[in-house]
Amino acid sequence: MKVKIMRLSHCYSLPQYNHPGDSGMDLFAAHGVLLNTGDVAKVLTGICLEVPEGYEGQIRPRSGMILNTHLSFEIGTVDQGYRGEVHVVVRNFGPKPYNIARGDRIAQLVIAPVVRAELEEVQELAPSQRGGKGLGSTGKR
Ligand SMILES: O=c1ccn([C@H]2C[C@H](O)[C@@H](COP(=O)(O)OP(=O)(O)OP(=O)(O)O)O2)c(=O)[nH]1
Repeated sequence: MKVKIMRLSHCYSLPQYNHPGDSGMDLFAAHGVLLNTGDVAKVLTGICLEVPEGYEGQIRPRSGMILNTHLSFEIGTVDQGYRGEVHVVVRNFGPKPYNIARGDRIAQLVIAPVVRAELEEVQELAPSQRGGKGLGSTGKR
């Protein structure tokens, strides 16, 4: 499927799939940013997208970054109609400052189908085996 992409002048690289079969394309930081402990920042990617109707862009963390740093990369949605610059929200939970450099692969972009639901308000829902149980109700094993 074709997705139109526009490169802004400060873009480091267009998103890239690393391996055949990957669902996500790596997103590159378009600028450096120093995150002190507790800081949250919006890291720009230098790209704008035209996501086709019926789809969305999902911004997801790269698991390697989560394992190897104390950074938390927030999940985000690139709405079908959004034409602004794609960014990634990052928070430093670590005890030390962390430097993101221009060109670092900070997150991944997945293009995925979206179902637009039509909500039907009712007074009662059909019973189910799970019912309202959640939050670990099935135990560990
Ligand atoms: O991680 C993210 C999250 C959002 N966006 C862009 C695309 C998205 O379509 C737009 C708006 O995001 P969202 O709807 O999550 O923001 P909001 O806080 O609900 O703002 P709004 O009131 O503009 O919808 O910002 C990103 O580039 N990266």
